Amino acid sequence: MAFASRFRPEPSYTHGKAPTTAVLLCNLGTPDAPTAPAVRRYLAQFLSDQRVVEIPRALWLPILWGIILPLRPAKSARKYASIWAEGGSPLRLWTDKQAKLLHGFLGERGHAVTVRYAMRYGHPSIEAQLDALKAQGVTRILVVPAYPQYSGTTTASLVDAVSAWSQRTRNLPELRFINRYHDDAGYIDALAGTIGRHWMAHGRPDHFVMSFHGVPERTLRLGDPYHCECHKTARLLAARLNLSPEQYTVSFQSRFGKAKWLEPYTEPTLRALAARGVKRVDVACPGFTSDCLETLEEIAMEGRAAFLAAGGQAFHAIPCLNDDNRWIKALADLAEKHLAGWPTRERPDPAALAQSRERAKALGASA
Ligand SMILES: C=CC1=C(C)c2cc3[nH]c(cc4nc(cc5[nH]c(cc1n2)c(C)c5CCC(=O)O)C(CCC(=O)O)=C4C)c(C)c3C=C
Ligand SMILES: [Fe+2]
Ligand SMILES: [Fe+2]
Repeated sequence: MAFASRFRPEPSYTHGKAPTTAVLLCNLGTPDAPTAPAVRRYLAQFLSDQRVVEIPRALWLPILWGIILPLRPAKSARKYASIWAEGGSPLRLWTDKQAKLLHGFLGERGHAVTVRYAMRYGHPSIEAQLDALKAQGVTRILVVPAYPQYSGTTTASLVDAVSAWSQRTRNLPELRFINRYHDDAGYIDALAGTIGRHWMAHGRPDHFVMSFHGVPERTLRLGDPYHCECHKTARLLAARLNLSPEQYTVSFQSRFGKAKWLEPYTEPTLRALAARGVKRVDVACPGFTSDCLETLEEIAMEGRAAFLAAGGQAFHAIPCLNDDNRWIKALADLAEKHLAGWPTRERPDPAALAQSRERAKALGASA
């Protein structure tokens, strides 16, 4: 709430005639700038979410405000500065481009829908984007998470944010949510494509690591399906890449705090592989659909340094799906499936459709 009103609503991508159906692509969020104050605002919102940190408030809030928010932002801001792009945070730039391309792909198929993106924490916020869609006259909204694997910490938190908005909205649009697509054929196919292309160009590694964002181990015991869904994604992807179980490892990164998180942890895994004599390791992060701090800094910089320091010789961080053509197609297929029954083929204005085609072409989804 406190952060939303300072920013203009983002533009939306439409086909001219006011459409009534929208797709809202939602990602985690990112700071507005690679500075300590901006990172502090972002982390304050993120780490106050009870879906993310499941410690009783009375215990957690003094730690958050007394230790974490005074100390962590400066260190995190330096990491963000090391990956910041000309136009801003990579996570936001990729998510924006995905929304534009998804709009183009759906338009190609004759769907007159609006596509916007939103961030669960930071900007553009979910509530600001929902307000803007409503102001535009949208009456049906499909919420698509950027997370293929369901977790209470991410997917459910997104639903919480939408429902917080709906609780102060009188005339609600119809709402649909996608919970998961960790085993979706199009998603797996797109991952296999990006990794396969990397191997066509650079040869295969001695060992392949699939690193997913971690969550506290306790969430698994409490019934969060995330761990199982990561393993299913990895199994399907390994099969597509013709990897036998000894040729790959699934690991979990980005541990936060002192509690036990899902194991094995990525960095110790990389060091152990080097110690075992593995010369070249390739790391992919299939749970991240856009490159971000966790892939560009934690894996491609810190992970590489850890592997090489432990005696490894070559380290390849494979890019995330980002603007990959097959990935955008998979997103469009997924959206189309979940839009079924909503009348979206309302004959778009041909001039606006041509313009959106040009825009998709100019953006040049990578092959
Ligand atoms: C505190 C606990 C955290 C949980 C649980 C958690 C789950 C989780 N996160 C992602 C995806 C991303 N997380 C990112 C950054 C990030 N994550 C946490 C903490 C938890 N995440 C923190 C404190 C941070 C901020 C960075 C830092 O200060 O070190 C990002 C990157 C954002 C960016 O701007 O680039 C992503 C993406 C998933 C998918 C997930 C559970 C499944
Ligand atoms: Fe995270
Ligand atoms: Fe991290």
